[in-house]
Amino acid sequence: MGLPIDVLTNDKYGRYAVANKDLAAGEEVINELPVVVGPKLDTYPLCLGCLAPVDASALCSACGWPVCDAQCEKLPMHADSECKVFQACGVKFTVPTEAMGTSPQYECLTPLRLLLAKDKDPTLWDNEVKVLMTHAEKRRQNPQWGANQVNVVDFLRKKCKLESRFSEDDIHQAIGILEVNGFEARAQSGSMVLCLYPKTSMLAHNCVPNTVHSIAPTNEKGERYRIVVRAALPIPKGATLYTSYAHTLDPTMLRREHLNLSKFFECDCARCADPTELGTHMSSLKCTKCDNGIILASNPLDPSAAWKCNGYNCGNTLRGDQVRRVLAVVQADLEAADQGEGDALLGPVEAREKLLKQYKSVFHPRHALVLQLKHGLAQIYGRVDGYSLDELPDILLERKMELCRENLAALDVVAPGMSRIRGLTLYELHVPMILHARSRFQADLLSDSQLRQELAAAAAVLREAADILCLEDPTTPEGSVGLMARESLLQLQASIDSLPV
Ligand SMILES: C[S@@+](CC[C@H](N)C(=O)[O-])C[C@H]1O[C@@H](n2cnc3c(N)ncnc32)[C@H](O)[C@@H]1O
Repeated sequence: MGLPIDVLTNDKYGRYAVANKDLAAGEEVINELPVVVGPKLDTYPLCLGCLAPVDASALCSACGWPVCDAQCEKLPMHADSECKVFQACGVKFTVPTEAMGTSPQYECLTPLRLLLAKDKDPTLWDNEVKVLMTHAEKRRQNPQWGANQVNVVDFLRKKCKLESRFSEDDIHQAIGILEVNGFEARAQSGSMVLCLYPKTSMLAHNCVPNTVHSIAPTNEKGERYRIVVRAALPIPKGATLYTSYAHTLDPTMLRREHLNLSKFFECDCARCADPTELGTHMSSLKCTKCDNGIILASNPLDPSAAWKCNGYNCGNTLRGDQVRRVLAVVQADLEAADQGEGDALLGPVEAREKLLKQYKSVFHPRHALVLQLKHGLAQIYGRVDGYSLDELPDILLERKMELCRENLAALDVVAPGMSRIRGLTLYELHVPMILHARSRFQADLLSDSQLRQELAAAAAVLREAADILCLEDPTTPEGSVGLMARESLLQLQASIDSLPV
């Protein structure tokens, strides 16, 4: 059966996909295997068979490049691809001096795999791959072009003796196709890897996408890295299908910067163009010079435009570069918190709560970076030492619910419908709702009917989480949360039914 999309072309997007029929929320739109899967450009060594991180102490017996073991060296992803090239030219792998340090030699791998895929399926290459955008002219102006020339083009043509097989342009084209169209996926090991899906690449970007996609490293059928794209919401026939190439929980300035640097276009979607980010305030700062003022970009589509306080008669302004610096400092704090590198005396909950207090005077409570912190906190309340679910007092159950609800209020706008992040946040929310209701019932603070009502509200949240997460492949972590959610829903419903009416 054909796909429910038509590919059109316009001046703004190039080629883009529209629905050729009405699509229901959750309905499948695209389902395809990757043309290529491989390491990202800047990666520490991964096994070339299964893409798990390795220390390069085990090497492929045929080519001398890193694998986990004799089993991985036989996997087709490696054995039928670069292994033969490295065997023929005799180029060996050089172990990076730093443990988990990045390896410039790895930069050639996925472009090489893509170039070799051309020989395996020339028709697919001609019809779907070589026509993908590369933004060669813009990329040529970047310093990265020079690094690509040395680490990939010269390495493959000279060291790997592929001069007669691939021209410089061929190799730069492969790099560009991967950069502009590649999708990141999480390997079984947790490492991020790069995949190319020509049909899915047709989806244009919007910072409020109407599709969702999931990639299972190995799905139930044993297929590797198959992508399934679905409608996140009901989409009428003729509407453009959008995915997001940026992080949902980044503010406009960071999303646009990322899109500009890595996808080479200036996003002007409704979310980017609105200083309040569609009323979510995910970019808004608090004014430090007046009581209730909020500082908003005067033109969010121009990173150098002034930011102005909206308080009556305040007049406080900031330059765009000052705002960018604040974001950089906070991004570094968040990264340190994620790596557990913050205040050594504080646990993960306390460290994040401390940062939230620190940012209170700087950011709107729904600023995207604040929401990133709140999203992380909502996950760890109930999961770390001293804060396991059965020891959370009512006040911390309320805190976990508040954090989830604040995130959901923004996600309902910027990642609406059946998005994975909404599904996971709803799942996170249902547990404290149940525990909080039961704890207050036991303390005689709720009547039978109030308990029933609150448990029914938790069941509604859990049902939505299950509906969303069960769309994920059951072999993925999110898919298995979906199955747990289904199971818990049955139990919760049974316990609601057993309550006196
Ligand atoms: C993955 S490709 C999409 C397919 C591409 N349009 C084609 O014709 O091959 C990504 C590129 O599409 C264009 N594009 C996608 N979404 C866009 C948007 N919202 N605004 C402007 N350009 C966009 C940009 O040139 C971007 O680098």
